[in-house]
Amino acid sequence: MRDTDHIARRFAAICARAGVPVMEVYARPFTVGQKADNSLVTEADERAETLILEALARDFPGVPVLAEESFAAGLRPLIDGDFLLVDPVDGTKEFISKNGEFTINIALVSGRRPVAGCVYAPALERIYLGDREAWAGGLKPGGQFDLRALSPISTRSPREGKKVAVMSRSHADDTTRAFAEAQGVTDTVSAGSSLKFCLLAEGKADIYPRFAPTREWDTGAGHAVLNAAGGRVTDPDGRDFLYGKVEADYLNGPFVAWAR
Ligand SMILES: Nc1ncnc2c1ncn2[C@@H]1O[C@H](COP(=O)(O)O)[C@@H](OP(=O)(O)O)[C@H]1O
Ligand SMILES: [Mg+2]
Repeated sequence: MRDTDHIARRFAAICARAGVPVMEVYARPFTVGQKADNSLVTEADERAETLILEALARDFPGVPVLAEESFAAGLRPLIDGDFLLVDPVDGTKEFISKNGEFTINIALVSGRRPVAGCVYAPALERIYLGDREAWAGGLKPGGQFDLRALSPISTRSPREGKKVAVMSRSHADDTTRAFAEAQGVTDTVSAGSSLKFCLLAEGKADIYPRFAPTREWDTGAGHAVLNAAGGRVTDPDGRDFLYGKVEADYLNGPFVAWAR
């Protein structure tokens, strides 16, 4: 697991397959459930997670997996080194409101840092991946993953006097807005789910401050894509943003994603 070359491509092939049950549920009436922490869940989250876990067990035998719905069901993997993060549907609110901005996320954490990740938006038919390099492009749910259909992506340098922040559609609060203002942000764009990291990774925005809570599976894949594209993620004081926070039940603190 040391060599992170091509791991994101294997995640991408799995994400493309997981897009099939997700879009099957998206296209028809579905019921919305509420989990113990009040967050929402649909049949799509559960079916996609089952498919992803089976595929990861085949491709990465023996590597522990921290996955959103299994965690909600009380399953806690024994983490002692490298591990995988799975969010089968990030942006469940976006899924329910049918704006298409939800993603399937898989990441590998090594040395407490995300070293490979894939973010797939099946409704937008767009995929992002990153390990040593970052790539993005079109991919239909169930389609054959082919890197030749993708393009390399990289972050941009902030332009003088024009800094664009990405804000959560459903979780932008006063603290986040004040931080953005202090950073000289002049414009904001919103996006659901881990697509916020991807907007930075493909050079469409400069900063993504996030003070509202997330868990590690929400951020690992997008963080890996952003790192590979030339960006980074820190806490608001500029310190490292690390994974494997067992004692915090994998809850992330506030963070800032930077394009450069
Ligand atoms: N109180 C809370 N604790 C932990 N994570 C939370 C949370 N409220 C929202 N989130 C996370 O924020 C994500 C949505 O972020 P955004 O609104 O920026 O798209 C959700 O992803 P899921 O949709 O996978 O549940 C959820 O995991
Ligand atoms: Mg989720």
